Amino acid sequence: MLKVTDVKKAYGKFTVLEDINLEVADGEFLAIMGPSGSGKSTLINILGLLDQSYTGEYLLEDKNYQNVSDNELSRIRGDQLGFVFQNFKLLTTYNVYENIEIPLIYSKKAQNNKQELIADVIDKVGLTGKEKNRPSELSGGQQQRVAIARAIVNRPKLIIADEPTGALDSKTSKEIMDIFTKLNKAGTTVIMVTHDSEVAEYAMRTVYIRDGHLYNDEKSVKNHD
Ligand SMILES: Nc1ncnc2c1ncn2[C@@H]1O[C@H](COP(=O)(O)OP(=O)(O)OP(=O)(O)O)[C@@H](O)[C@H]1O
Repeated sequence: MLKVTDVKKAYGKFTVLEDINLEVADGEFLAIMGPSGSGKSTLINILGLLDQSYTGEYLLEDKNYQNVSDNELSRIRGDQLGFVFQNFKLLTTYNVYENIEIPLIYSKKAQNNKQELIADVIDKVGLTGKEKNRPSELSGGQQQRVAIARAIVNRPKLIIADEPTGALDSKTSKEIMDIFTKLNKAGTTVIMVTHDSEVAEYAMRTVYIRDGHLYNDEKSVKNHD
């Protein structure tokens, strides 16, 4: 799915990421853990084609997008990637159906069965009957379900989730992780940032970021200290 080779990212003299090497296979479920400020969001912004200003190489499905125009990048993000955030990022004046519809409006993929696609993802996340509700009328867990439905409606190959359970209680977190697990079992690659080791257990593999460096297991982080 993707390959990162010797990636380095700096803000002026401040190096945020260094010597980052990471390969994620199709169908993997990867968790990225690390303390606050260690560079996790910076890394997934690169993986999600939201940040092109780094050195080294990042290939998504064998393609390098570093010199691609912003318009083209938005199209690729919309068609190939699904994003889920800690604070849901739903449009408050839109109802559930309309929030989920947004990626389809911007997509160039043929959409003659839009209503069907939306009904299908609403069913997948367990929100049938809530189509007309606004986000403010939903619980945090239900809002995250809407965000997941929005992320998957274009059938992305890769879902990038930044602390998807960070704002949720442990029971609701479990329900949300069950949805990610199902999506992953159905073939979607998932990369998730989390602070919570219980949440990371849903992933097949966990990598750790500490001070801008990536480690494959906790032991090597400790040895580095
Ligand atoms: N635009 C920026 N300019 C300068 N420094 C930045 C910028 N964005 C992030 N940083 C710095 O880069 C480092 C890594 O930030 P990042 O957001 O990737 O961390 P994180 O691991 O995702 O943290 P958290 O878990 O708190 O979200 C931090 O020290 C942060 O202050």
